Amino acid sequence: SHPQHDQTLFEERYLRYISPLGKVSVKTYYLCLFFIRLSHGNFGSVELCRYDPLGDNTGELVAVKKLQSNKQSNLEDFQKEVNTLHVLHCDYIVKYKGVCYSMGRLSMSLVMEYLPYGSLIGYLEKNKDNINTRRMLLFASQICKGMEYLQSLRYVHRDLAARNILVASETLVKIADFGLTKVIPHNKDYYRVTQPGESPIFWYAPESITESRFSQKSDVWSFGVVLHEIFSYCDIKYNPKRLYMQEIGHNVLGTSISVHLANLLKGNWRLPQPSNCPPKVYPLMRQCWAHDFDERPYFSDLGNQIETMIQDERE
Ligand SMILES: CCc1cc(O)ccc1-c1ccc2c(C(=O)Nc3ccc(C)nc3)n[nH]c2c1
Repeated sequence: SHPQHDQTLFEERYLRYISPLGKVSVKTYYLCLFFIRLSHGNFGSVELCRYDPLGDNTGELVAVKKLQSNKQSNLEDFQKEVNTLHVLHCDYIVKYKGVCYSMGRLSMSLVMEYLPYGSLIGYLEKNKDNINTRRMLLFASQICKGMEYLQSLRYVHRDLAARNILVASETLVKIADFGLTKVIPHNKDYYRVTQPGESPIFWYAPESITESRFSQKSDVWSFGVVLHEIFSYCDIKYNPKRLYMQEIGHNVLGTSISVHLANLLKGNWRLPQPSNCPPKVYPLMRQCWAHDFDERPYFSDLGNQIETMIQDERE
């Protein structure tokens, strides 16, 4: 019989460029190409394309990230990201569709499911007037489920932030951007990062800032920051980086920001309760921000607490 046609290979000649999209995590390019500090979300360059083998515009829309570089290390990192994505099958994680190898030029592209509403940041800001607490709690519970799934595969995301949550519909969000995802070795319950590179320290747990130690519990800390972003409607005025820098003071010279941040967290300062945050939600954030990672809840606990809050909202 025919070998199963590899569904994950997209032919470049049928991949029709439509427009630029949000931006994919620059970190997935491991900063080798160029620094792009973009508006919201630090995505690199993602394009909206239509895969249209029949040439009649009936093909599906896809999100494509080009990796233009023949640097061996980049190709390895790209392959690592593809291998990470290939095994992920969950309703709350952006679906991997495949790769496209452009003949001749040593360029490869990653083909992902296209989510029409973009990142949570743009979506919440734009729709803040008609998004109620229940919908925000629904999004939070979906992120919890996606993270529970990732953890069941011993993955640590390491870049959980509202900019990396994509909106599939008015009632569905998905976790995206697996450029920093690592698998925890079986004999340990954390991953220690070696390569430097740019870090989203304002979403990092204390042990990640000071010891580069990442675990399921450090992702829980970041989830607490995502909750803060959601219940601040991702308003740029209450962006975690801005709130921390206001507290640290902008004129800190010499010692690195991460030292000041680590001391602030050690001294038990935490992001303040967002203005119209429901009274039960802020304690949830504080649970995620326990300095001792053993005291932080698991995503399954968080998911249950959030489901209960959704029920209470319904009554
Ligand atoms: C292919 C890069 C990638 C790599 C990875 O590892 C995980 C996810 C993605 C990714 C990144 C962005 C998107 C998008 C989008 O940006 N959609 C949109 C829609 C509307 C607007 C306004 N902006 C934006 N859709 N699917 C996407 C998948």
